[in-house]
Amino acid sequence: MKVYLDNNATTIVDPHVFAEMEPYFVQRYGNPNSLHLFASETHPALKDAMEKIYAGIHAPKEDSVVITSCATESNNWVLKSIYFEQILTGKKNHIIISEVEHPSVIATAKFIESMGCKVTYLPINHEGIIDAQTVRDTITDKTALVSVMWANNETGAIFPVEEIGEICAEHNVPFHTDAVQAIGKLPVDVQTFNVDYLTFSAHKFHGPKGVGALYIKKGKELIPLLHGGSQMGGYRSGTLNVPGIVGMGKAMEQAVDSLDYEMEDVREMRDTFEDELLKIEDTFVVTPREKRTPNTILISFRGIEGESMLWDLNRAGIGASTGSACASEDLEANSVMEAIGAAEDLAHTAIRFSLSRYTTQEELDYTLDVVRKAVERLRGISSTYSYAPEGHESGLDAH
Ligand SMILES: Cc1ncc(COP(=O)(O)O)c(CN[C@@H](CS)C(=O)O)c1O
Repeated sequence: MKVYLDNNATTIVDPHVFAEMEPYFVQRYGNPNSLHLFASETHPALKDAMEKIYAGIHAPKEDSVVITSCATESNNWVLKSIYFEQILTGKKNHIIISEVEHPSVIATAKFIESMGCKVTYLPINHEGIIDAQTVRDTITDKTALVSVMWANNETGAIFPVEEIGEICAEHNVPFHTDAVQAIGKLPVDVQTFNVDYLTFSAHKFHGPKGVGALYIKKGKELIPLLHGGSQMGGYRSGTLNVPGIVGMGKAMEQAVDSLDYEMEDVREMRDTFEDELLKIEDTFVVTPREKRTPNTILISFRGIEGESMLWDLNRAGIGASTGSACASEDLEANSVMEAIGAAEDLAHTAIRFSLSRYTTQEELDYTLDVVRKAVERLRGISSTYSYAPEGHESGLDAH
């Protein structure tokens, strides 16, 4: 049996999405910017897809949604544009991000930090969540940008973007949120709170890899990251990825249509699965489930290296992760577990299960059986593990 439980890393392309994309690979394959019928026959689909994408985040027509290659590009673009326009010119000298942003934000922040920008890395609290007050405490009249993700990819923790948006508006500081883990899991409406830039990526909500986007509020224009053929109104050069945009549009439409299922049925499956996992001795989940996206569990099995657990899961045909896919190669502790101050023997034991609307109860039942056997096997061969009752020095409440 093969079970895919790593949907925060990437998702299967929805069959309806693939069907909508296929003609733009093999029939209507023209370059939209050419001046002939092979180009013009792609335009209706592009227009329709953009309308679906705008509708999916409730973006008004006067605002911009620029197609990029991925969320990593979108995140780089925001921070580097702000750097060129605000920091390099000396108008401002500071940006604020959270310490658990995706590497595409953190690494870019560190890059511009090396170029002279001051960066505040907001800490997360014991529940793995950003306290909006920390934004208010650190924002100044020299702050050029606040960038805080909507939901964390490792824990699923939902951050207070509405409150942070208000603080940014009070101080007239642009606010960017990386909404990659929110689209398709939470209602996203850029008109219900103050947000100037919003990042998303199609392959996180059953669209194709290689296509992302950046929402840009009118009046908050950025300088281009990529110059060239002046596509996207000069905002982002490069031949349009027609099948990718068509796919993202259909995926966005499907994500909105499936949101109730995601927030109710997927959540219920996740909660039941998590309840069963927490019946295993010495297991810990950081963020309370009501403060998480409906599909994510980051659970620690004390005394078991995350990679060892992944190996047992993989042998049984189950795909999960120890945290974000980007960090999977190194044997470092889970960054979020470290950030909340989890003891060493916990920080290396986290496993991320992330469900989707395609996950079945049968798959979760099978996974639970495999996890129970893996825990017994791995703790049985451990030379250090011994069960710690309530109040273990990890500081997390044992279950
Ligand atoms: C919050 C957030 N922001 C940006 C990205 C990058 O998306 P791309 O379209 O692949 O560039 C991701 C992708 N997170 C994957 C791969 S590292 C994970 O396993 O958690 C993300 O979760």
